[in-house]
Formats: sequence, structure tokens, C-alpha cells
Amino acid sequence: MTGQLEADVVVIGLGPGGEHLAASLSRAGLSVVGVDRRLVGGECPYFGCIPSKMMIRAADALAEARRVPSLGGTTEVRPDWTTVADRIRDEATDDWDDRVAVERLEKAGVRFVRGHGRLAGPGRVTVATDDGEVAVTVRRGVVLNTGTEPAVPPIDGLADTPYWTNRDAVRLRELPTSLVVLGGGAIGCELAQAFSRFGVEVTIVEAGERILGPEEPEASGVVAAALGAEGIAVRAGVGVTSVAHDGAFRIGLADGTSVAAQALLVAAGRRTNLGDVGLDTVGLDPGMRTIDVDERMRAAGVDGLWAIGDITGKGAFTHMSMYQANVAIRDLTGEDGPWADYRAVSRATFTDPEVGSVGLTEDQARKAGLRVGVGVAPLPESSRGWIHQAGNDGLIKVVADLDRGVLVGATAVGPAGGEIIGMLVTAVHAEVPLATLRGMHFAYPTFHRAIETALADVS
Ligand SMILES: Cc1cc2nc3c(=O)[nH]c(=O)nc-3n(C[C@H](O)[C@H](O)[C@H](O)COP(=O)(O)OP(=O)(O)OC[C@H]3O[C@@H](n4cnc5c(N)ncnc54)[C@H](O)[C@@H]3O)c2cc1C
Ligand SMILES: NC(=O)c1ccc[n+]([C@@H]2O[C@H](COP(=O)([O-])OP(=O)(O)OC[C@H]3O[C@@H](n4cnc5c(N)ncnc54)[C@H](O)[C@@H]3O)[C@@H](O)[C@H]2O)c1
Repeated sequence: MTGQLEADVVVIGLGPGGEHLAASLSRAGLSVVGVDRRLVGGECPYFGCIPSKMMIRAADALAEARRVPSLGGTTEVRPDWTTVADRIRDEATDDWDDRVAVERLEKAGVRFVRGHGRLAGPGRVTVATDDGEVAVTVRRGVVLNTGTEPAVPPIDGLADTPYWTNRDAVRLRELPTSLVVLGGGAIGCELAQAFSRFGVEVTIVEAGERILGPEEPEASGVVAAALGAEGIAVRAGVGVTSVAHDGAFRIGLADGTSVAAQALLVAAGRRTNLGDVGLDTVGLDPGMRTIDVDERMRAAGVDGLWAIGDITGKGAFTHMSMYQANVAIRDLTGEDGPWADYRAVSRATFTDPEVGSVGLTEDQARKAGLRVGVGVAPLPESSRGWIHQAGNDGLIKVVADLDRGVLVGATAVGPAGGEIIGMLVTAVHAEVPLATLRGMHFAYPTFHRAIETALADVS
């Protein structure tokens, strides 16, 4: 495609938020051009959330089946990856074909251009397409939603090896016998456990002190213990010094030891796609790693530029990309808010036990200078946890601002931790007084009833 276009709004990068914003603005009557160089919808549907959660759903079913003998019967579990690989291809990704998403976008009235988009000065965007260039004159503004790529650390030898990232992991048709996962963040832990439950011998190597570093230390501890109990080797607090591949991988560690495996998955964080989007043409530093945005998602210091999603550095989650898209839509259609508020950002890490969290950790609350109170309730000591038995690892932790008498953060680790956190998200978001929370009814015997115990423990 080549030529000249005019539009009210151009969206460069169609991740979850960009796709939603482009279609919504078009339905609201604006003329919109949407640009993506890969697949409309971005990382989440094709390489991230959805395929990984399909893997996890299957792996969790296997794990539950393996728990049957301690609870009431016998089972024989024979994992078969083919079912998962087929489901990801057929149901989630259409074999990594975005035709349906493009049609949906075009039906909403968006003009879609496949190619690499760049800012080309105020009010101008160029798109490098397969067969030339499309130049777009922009009347209202440009929205950047260019997301991230897997970051590959500069480790001696790594670049020359056939390592995998999440984009390879979700395409696997056959599993390796053994796997080293470099990085014990959300991606590393979720995928490590899923593969392990399908019979892969897995080692996680995490350079930081503990896996799931952004979570409460208690949450990291519970998950590390659960992964260890399933046979996953968790090597935290040790850096990787070298990677070699000679049929198999050999990963050299800073403590002088090494780990061998058939495959290596690099899950060591993300790099924002801002290096080649023409930031300099609108007066921004081309080396910036995230775009500073105000509460309306307008880029600081640049007229007519909005940014949403991972590139804003407010939390690399699909729900954040969608939340920010809705804020930018309101601004671009002349509504009067509500504008972005990050006090009660929540997330769920889909390990088993699952980790749901919201707001500040205890450490963040103390560093913010608050007079902090903390309450913890271990799940195995709750009625439901005791009844549940196998797979009952977990806890509830609440973090309170004692001066204001409200919760500022909370963590729910355990079965359905990502669901149980829901009521605590409301508590933090709406600043429900601690006294009101303590006076609530908590159904017996539920996992969420442990929240009552944690609230009573706050001191
Ligand atoms: C394995 C994995 C699991 C995850 N699981 C979860 C989860 O369970 N829950 C959750 O909330 N989040 C999860 N995430 C994170 C989630 O995928 C992202 O936060 C989400 O995709 C939002 O990203 P985004 O909107 O910033 O853009 P992205 O999804 O990164 O999309 C950006 C788009 O921009 C395009 N693009 C980039 N540069 C250009 C350019 N110059 N021109 C044209 N197009 C361009 C790309 O091709 C891409 O399509 C996971 C991520 C991974 C990798
Ligand atoms: N359930 C979810 O919501 C979910 C799931 C997966 C990913 N995500 C999002 O995607 C983002 C990226 O995930 P991620 O897990 O790649 O990144 P991350 O930044 O969360 O974790 C990367 C980990 O790799 C470690 N690391 C970095 N370099 C290393 C090295 N050389 N050797 C050993 N360890 C190293 C880091 O210390 C860190 O713990 C997350 O921040 C999250 O927001 C969300």
C-alpha cells in the first residue's frame, strides 16, 4: 500500500488498548487510521495472556487430577501437549492470523494500514509498508500504543544460541525434556510451572533475590515453595555469566556452577518499542524508555500526542492498556473524565497458588512515609484452607494506612487468588474505612473469609 491519507486520529500500534481505541473513536464519528506492523491485537492474544493462560488452564487440570489420590480416589495422568498446541492454534490465534481482527476494525470504520509507523513531525505520520510508504496528515492527534518486545540480556554467548522467548514458547508443538527459564518474573514463573506439569524438567534462574520480585516477599515465598515442591529447581539470587549451545544448552552461573538443559526460555523482562517511532521529530528524546503521560494520557510536552499501554510505564498489563485507552477516548471525544488514577492498580499472576495483588506493598507503603499497619492470614489455617487440603498454600496480606484508617494495598495468594483480590481492589479503590470492612459479612467457609482474619490482625 502506498499513498496519502488524512485522518482525525492515527493510532500507531494496535495492542489491546490501541485496537479498542481506534474502533471506539471511529464509531464515535472520528476518522481514524490504525497502523500495525505485525498482528492487530498485539502481544496479549497471540503471544501473551491468552495462549499462556490456555497452557496454564490445562496444566492446572493435570495438577488437580494428581491431587485426587490424597482426597478420594485414584487417577492416572498422562499429559498430552497436542491438545494445548491445537487449542492455541485453532481457538486463540487462528494460526497467528489476524484476519478476523482486521475485519472487525474495518467494520468499525477504521482504515487499517499494515506497516511500521513513525511520527514525522507535528501532525504527520509515515508508514513503511511492504511496497512503499503511506503518508498521513493528522488533524486531531496521534496515539502511540507500540508495546514491547522480549528483552534479551547481554549475556556472553546468548545471542548466538537458539534460545526461545514467549513468542516461541506459545508456538511449541512438542515439549523439550528439560528447560532453563531465565527470569523468575510473571512470565518465567507461569510458563515454568505449566511446562513442568507437562513433564518437562525445569530450572528457573533468577538474578534478583527472589522470584516475583514486585510482589510481597511472603507471596514470593509461598510460590517458590510450591514450585519447589512440584520439582522445579528455583535458583534465585544468582546471575547468569555465560550461555553456550552445543546440541544442548549450558548456562554458566555467577556462583561457578552451571545448569544444562535441552531448551532455554528467556523471560527476563521487556523492551519498549520506542526506538524507531520518530520521537525526535516532535521534540522528545529518542532514547526514552517510557513516555511520560498526564492523567488524560497526553504525552508530556507535546501537543497532539497521546500514549497508552506498556510504553507508559504504569504497569504492563492488558487491563492497564484498556483502562488507559478508555481515558484517552474520553479526552479525544470531549468528555469530562474520569481521568487516570493509579492508586488501586491490580494484577494476577496465574501460578498455582495464584497471586492477586492491588495497590502498595508493605515496603512501598513504608517508603511512601505512611504509618503502616499490616495483617496476615495464612490460608491453610482458615477453615476453607484446612478443608481444601492438597493445593491450599496461600495467604492474605493487607497493608493499611493507619492515619487514614484505610487499606492502601493487599495480596491474596492461593486458589483463585486473582479472584479473591477483587473485593480488596474495591476496598483500596473506594477507600472503604477499615471499620466498615471489619463489620462486613464474610461467607463461611470461603477462601475470602480469611480476609476478615487478616483485617483483625492489622497492627
Ligand atoms: C507471556 C505473556 C503473558 C502475559 N500475561 C498477561 C496476563 O495474564 N494479564 C495481563 O494483564 N497482561 C499479560 N501480559 C502483558 C500484556 O500482554 C501486555 O501488557 C498487553 O499486550 C498490552 O500491551 P500494549 O497495549 O502496550 O501493546 P502490545 O500488546 O505490546 O502491542 C503493541 C502493538 O504495536 C505494534 N507496533 C509496535 N511498534 C510499531 C510501529 N512502529 N508501527 C506499527 N506497529 C507497531 C506491535 O506489532 C503490536 O501489535 C502478558 C505478556 C506476556 C508476554
Ligand atoms: N499474569 C500477568 O498479568 C502477567 C503475566 C506475564 C507477564 N505479564 C507482564 O509482562 C511483563 C514482563 O514479564 P517478565 O516476566 O518478562 O518481566 P519481569 O520484569 O516481571 O521479570 C523479569 C525477571 O527476570 C529477571 N532477570 C532479568 N535479567 C536477568 C538475567 N540476566 N538473569 C536472570 N534473571 C534475570 C529479573 O530480575 C526479573 O525478576 C510483566 O512486568 C508483567 O507486567 C503479566
